[in-house]
Amino acid sequence: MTLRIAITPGEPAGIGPDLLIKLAQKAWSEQLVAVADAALLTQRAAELGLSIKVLPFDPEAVATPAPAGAIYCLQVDLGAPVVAGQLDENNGRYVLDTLRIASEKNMDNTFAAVVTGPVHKGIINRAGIAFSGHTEYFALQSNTSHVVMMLATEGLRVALVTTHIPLEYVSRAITTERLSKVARILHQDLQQKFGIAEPRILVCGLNPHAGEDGHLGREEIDTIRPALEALNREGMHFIGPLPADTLFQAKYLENADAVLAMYHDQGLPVLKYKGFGNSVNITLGLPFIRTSVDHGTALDLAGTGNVDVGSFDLAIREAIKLATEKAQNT
Ligand SMILES: NC(=O)C1=CN([C@@H]2O[C@H](COP(=O)(O)OP(=O)(O)OC[C@H]3O[C@@H](n4cnc5c(N)ncnc54)[C@H](O)[C@@H]3O)[C@@H](O)[C@H]2O)C=CC1
Ligand SMILES: NCC(=O)COP(=O)(O)O
Repeated sequence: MTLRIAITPGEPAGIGPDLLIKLAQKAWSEQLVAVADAALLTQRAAELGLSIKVLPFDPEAVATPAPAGAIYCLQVDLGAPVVAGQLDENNGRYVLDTLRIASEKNMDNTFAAVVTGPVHKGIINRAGIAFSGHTEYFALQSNTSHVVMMLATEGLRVALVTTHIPLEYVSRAITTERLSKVARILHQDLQQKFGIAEPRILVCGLNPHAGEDGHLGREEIDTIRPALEALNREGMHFIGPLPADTLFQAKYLENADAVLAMYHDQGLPVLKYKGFGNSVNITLGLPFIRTSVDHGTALDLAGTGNVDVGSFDLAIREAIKLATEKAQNT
């Protein structure tokens, strides 16, 4: 059976459309459907000197992969004409519409997964719409109280306890409840989605040197250690809290399936240093499969053709893999 995969190219002035057009130059085994404005795709393809045939998506038709050089499109109208590299708040609503439609059509099973291109969080907020990221948006859309952001590259998976919040709120956000829920989702998805029978998960402390016995902060003693001990009493295998500055070395990572970091810039710079352009962002705990790129909108490169498709390619392949396994198990 051919799977249908929704693709949201993200910010129209960014590199998302370019990457999708480049990736559509080859044939895919599944039906990729851009949830986007068709005119944007043809315009950007012309700017890149590439040809793209945009085929209207018909949910009633038998799912068929597009040939090389073509892509199916579920039409969403832009709010304003697009100039590559130039943000326009009049397209903030358009970006959100593509995400809303993609999530609705994943929840009603029209699609087997969604792969998202990069959005610009700032311009969506400037358009008057509060938005902190796809992860939080899809959680809200699907009425899911807790989801987990995990990025993966060859040899390293990093999941986050907190995502897109200002650093000054991080400590208060790390409660026993949140940490336990995030840890359980991570543990469960490593088992169910990644086939790891008994996941070993390294957990970062929050403070320098994991608090140095309370002399450099008490979150490890008051919250993190008790939460991990309770989970381990149930038979899970969380190791920590460990000092984040020394945790990321081969002798620890070789025996671990994932690292759980307390906040965005504690874990992701390490992951991206190891595998930028070759990593995938996967949202765990959602009722549907969602993968994404490891990079942002790269406005400086939009329309130039000088872009690395590696992460978008990987995100699509990972979504297909997860969706195939899900279809086989249901
Ligand atoms: N999945 C998503 O929606 C993400 C969105 N963002 C958003 O992107 C915007 C810009 O963020 P930045 O921190 O500037 O990160 P960025 O990833 O857009 O750019 C950082 C640097 O990497 C380069 N770069 C990024 N992707 C590339 C690619 N595929 N090929 C070649 N070079 C590439 C850029 O040219 C730039 O020099 C922000 O609004 C941020 O919120 C950032 C990360 C993920
Ligand atoms: N650094 C990851 C990022 O900003 C992407 O987040 P999301 O939009 O996938 O929630």
